[in-house]
Amino acid sequence: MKWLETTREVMRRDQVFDVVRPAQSVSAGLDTRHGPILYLEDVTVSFDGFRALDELTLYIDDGELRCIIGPNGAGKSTMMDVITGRTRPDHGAAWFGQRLDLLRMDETEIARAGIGRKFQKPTVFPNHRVVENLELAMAGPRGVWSALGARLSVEGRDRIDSVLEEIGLGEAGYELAGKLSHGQKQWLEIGMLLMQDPRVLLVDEPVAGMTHQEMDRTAELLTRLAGRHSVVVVEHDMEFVRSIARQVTVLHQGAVLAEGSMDEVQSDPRVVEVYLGE
Ligand SMILES: Nc1ncnc2c1ncn2[C@@H]1O[C@H](COP(=O)(O)OP(=O)(O)OP(=O)(O)O)[C@@H](O)[C@H]1O
Repeated sequence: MKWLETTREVMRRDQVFDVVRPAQSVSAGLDTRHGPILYLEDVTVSFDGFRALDELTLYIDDGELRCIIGPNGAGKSTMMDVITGRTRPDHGAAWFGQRLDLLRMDETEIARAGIGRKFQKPTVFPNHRVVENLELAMAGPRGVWSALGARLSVEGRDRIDSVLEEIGLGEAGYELAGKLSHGQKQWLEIGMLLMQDPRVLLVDEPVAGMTHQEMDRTAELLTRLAGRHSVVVVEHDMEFVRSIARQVTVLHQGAVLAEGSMDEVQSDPRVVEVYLGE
């Protein structure tokens, strides 16, 4: 019954050959009718036998602002690495909407499909003006070097103007990015992500090193962006998390320890023990 075994092998969803897999098309659109825009199910990532993510199951709703907290080494960055295609899990599932299987997409495809990530350290082009940074971001990774010489369309200009306003850098458009304050650089980088009009923004420790005033403005910005985008913020600063959080997920040892409002998770004895009580 060799043919039967072969047929069974071919029919397994996780082992289907590329040629018989239905093509993944972003143009098919994101299906978020059931609520979530991101689905992580039983995701496990091991490094030399150590489980950085341990059967992690987590859902992010379309348009929500979610804060992810947890002690060092809880798996927060690894979770973002899985979502953005930097790290492949040992097993589990990761879906963008109901139709796009993130585990079958590479980093560029995932970014193009609408998942943008801001790393902790700003990576703007310091020798270019703020508007040029936004222009480069609009061109995407492929057209970066040809973009600067090209003439911008009216829509392109409007888009840059609206993003400049959105990130509060309307007055600083012609400054060199390298001259901006730390907070302004972070907002510019968020603006660069916005130029790609992502559906999901993953933001890693946005307020590290910011002044209180900059933190307040960042809180306003991220809160404003939610709704139009789904925003996932990883942050250690509890005061900041409290100022923006509606729903908080606490990760611990690669899995969800608690989830709920800030008040709920802060009064959860397990969360106090492993994280807040530190
Ligand atoms: N490439 C790697 N090789 C080996 N171990 C890794 C690798 N990446 C992460 N780890 C380990 O996996 C665990 C989870 O790391 P991760 O960076 O995801 O945690 P985190 O919650 O983001 O921590 P932090 O708050 O310190 O940024 C840690 O113990 C880390 O040392």
